[in-house]
Amino acid sequence: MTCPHHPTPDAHSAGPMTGTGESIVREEGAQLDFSKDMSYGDYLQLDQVLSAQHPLSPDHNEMLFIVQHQTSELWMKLMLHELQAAVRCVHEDALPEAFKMLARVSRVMEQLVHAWDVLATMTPPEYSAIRPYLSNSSGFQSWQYRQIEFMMGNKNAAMLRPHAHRPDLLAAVEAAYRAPSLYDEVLRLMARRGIDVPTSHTDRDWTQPYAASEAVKAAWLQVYRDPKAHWDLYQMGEELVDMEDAFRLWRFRHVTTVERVIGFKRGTGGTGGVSYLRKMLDTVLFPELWALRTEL
Ligand code: HEM
Ligand SMILES: N[C@@H](CC(=O)c1ccccc1NC=O)C(=O)O
Repeated sequence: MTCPHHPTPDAHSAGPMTGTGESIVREEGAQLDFSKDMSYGDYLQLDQVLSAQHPLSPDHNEMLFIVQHQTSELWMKLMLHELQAAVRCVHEDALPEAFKMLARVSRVMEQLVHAWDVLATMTPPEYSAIRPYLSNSSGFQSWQYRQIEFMMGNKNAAMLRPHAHRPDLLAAVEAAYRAPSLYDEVLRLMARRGIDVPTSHTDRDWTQPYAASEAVKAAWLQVYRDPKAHWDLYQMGEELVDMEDAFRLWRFRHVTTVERVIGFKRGTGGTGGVSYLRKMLDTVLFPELWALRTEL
């Protein structure tokens, strides 16, 4: 292994392992023979996971870029798993279970917010060495990300198009597009509880982007003005705000990292780049939950 920045290798040798390592392992009784037992790597299918990093460029920093995206996709997989279950729980009026899952989604989102610190160690010249190899690929085409956006209510039919060439993926993204979002399900639950939510918001064409409503704000105000009477709905409101808060931070770190790394270049996905991502910062997922705060 040579240092990528100093191609001449340093002559150095590592001595044999000494000390108490051997005896500690023996005394502790750690299992050492996995010829017949399932091991850590077997259980986690690490052969598959760890053989999926294939840099296309000769550049040292591409491994960071790949690992950053692959780990993000794994966390998104968990978010989707939790969100889908949470939507089912809300649908079945099982709120404590949903809270547990939504709290986890927020923590994962926070994890992804902090993950930007790692990627931000990549400088513009470092990224420029990789970028030509990315061709027209872009995070814009992340089907898991798009499902998360749709489940959060940010519906947009145009975002289905990048998946048209993969019917299996299109079906998954389209299912999220056609289904009620988490927020839609929460509003339906509020209506079932006797809170006055208009039918325009409990029974509608779910493919349409969510439209903020004064009547829905009034419904949430009922909850927030008397939390004790509607404790679990109140808690749900705050779980949703927590999630959106973390999502906003993620969007902000993304656009800031992008500006820092590529400036105002167009994106490989075909958008204006930073200008597009800045527009996305205006997204409000649960508008009434933010609007009501002015009135409390
Ligand atoms: C140096 C690193 C990065 C750069 C320069 C970058 C750049 C961009 C740009 C310019 C876009 C707009 C679409 C386009 O035209 O390409 C975009 C979208 C996107 N990127 Fe990144 N990105 C980076 C890292 C990441 C990472 C680590 C993730 C995590 C998975 C990510 C996920 C996404 C997603 C999901 C979109 C779509 C956003 C939306 O439609 O609202 N990006 N990125
Ligand atoms: N859109 C980025 C490319 C990019 O970031 C990217 C490319 C392939 C796989 C993931 C990516 N990350 C997020 O957009 C760019 O314009 O440089």
